[in-house]
Amino acid sequence: MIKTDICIIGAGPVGLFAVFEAGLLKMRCHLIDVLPQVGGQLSEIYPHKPIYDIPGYPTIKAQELIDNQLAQIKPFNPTFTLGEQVSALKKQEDGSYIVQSDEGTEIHCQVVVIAAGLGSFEPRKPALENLTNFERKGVDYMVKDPEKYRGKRIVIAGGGDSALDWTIFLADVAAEVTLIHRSDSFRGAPDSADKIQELAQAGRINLLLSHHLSALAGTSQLASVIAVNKAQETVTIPADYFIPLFGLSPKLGPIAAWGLQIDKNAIEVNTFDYATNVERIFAIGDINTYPGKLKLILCGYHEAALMAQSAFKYVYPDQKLSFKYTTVNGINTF
Ligand SMILES: Cc1cc2nc3c(=O)[nH]c(=O)nc-3n(C[C@H](O)[C@H](O)[C@H](O)COP(=O)(O)OP(=O)(O)OC[C@H]3O[C@@H](n4cnc5c(N)ncnc54)[C@H](O)[C@@H]3O)c2cc1C
Repeated sequence: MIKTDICIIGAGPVGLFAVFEAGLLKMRCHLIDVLPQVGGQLSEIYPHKPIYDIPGYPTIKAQELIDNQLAQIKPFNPTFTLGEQVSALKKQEDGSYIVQSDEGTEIHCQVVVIAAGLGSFEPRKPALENLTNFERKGVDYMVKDPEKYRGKRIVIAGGGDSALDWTIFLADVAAEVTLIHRSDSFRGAPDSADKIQELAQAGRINLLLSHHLSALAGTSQLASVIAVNKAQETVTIPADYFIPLFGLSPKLGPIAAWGLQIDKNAIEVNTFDYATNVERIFAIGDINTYPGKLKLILCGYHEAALMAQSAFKYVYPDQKLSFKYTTVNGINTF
């Protein structure tokens, strides 16, 4: 079991900044995120978009902000569980919590901070009749570890950035990569679309444009993906793995069942320290709601700072907290 002071659910910008604010007060943090990488919406939805409303940066690209935040929290040595969804919270007799993931990871902590943004990102699935039969038997909705596909036959479906980026990446890893897209043009970055065409011309990937997914075949394990072109001709592609990358849609997910006061898919908190109605559980960032709430990164940073001051009493019940600036309470001393 992982032991920490604060378990932060969600490694988006607000969860990451909470590590900094907690670290200044000598509280250790473990972050858990259902996505395979940190950065929340910034890394998943708009990594290349410039952001203009972060104080001190006239402009900064979303992924660069996340990279800077990771550098900023490095002195506090946070630990991470990525690619796992928090499914349950178990209250212990002493008031502490065990946070459980869908993969069986358990994290013991004094305080739970929900920084879960829009909720869990869940994959948009193609409408294929027997799709669920092959989940964990050849169908993956996101690439967690590219090494899994080394030397395998992969079929990717989609036309956005994820589908293009992973096709390009896996062309060097997998034995065969086929990209199926229903249209004849891509939604992803033009650079990536050009690279896909180059790989196809060089015979390094199979590119099936204007093809619709039709069916999956196999017995206990996926064996092939079947697609149909505009002329209704069928193509059968032998495959070890099928990875439909049609984007992710946010859902509140298991959080809805934790006894928290919820208003329109957001967790109600007070504006003193962003505590929820359940003791030792705080909610910060896009996931919370209160009068006047703005879903902005900098508002989440503010909430993280106030949350940490209140979380201190649960981690160090015998100590009195006195507020200090970072120059006094310098991070180099941690
Ligand atoms: C296109 C776009 C542009 C934007 N531009 C700006 C801008 O210019 N300036 C600005 O201030 N804001 C902008 N925003 C809003 C900004 O992205 C959000 O305010 C910010 O991402 C909130 O950060 P967060 O850490 O609270 O949540 P998120 O970034 O949503 O991160 C939450 C994380 O929690 C994880 N999670 C959720 N549930 C679970 C669970 N049960 N188990 C494990 N993990 C879980 C998710 O996978 C996710 O990674 C923009 C948003 C979008 C969509």
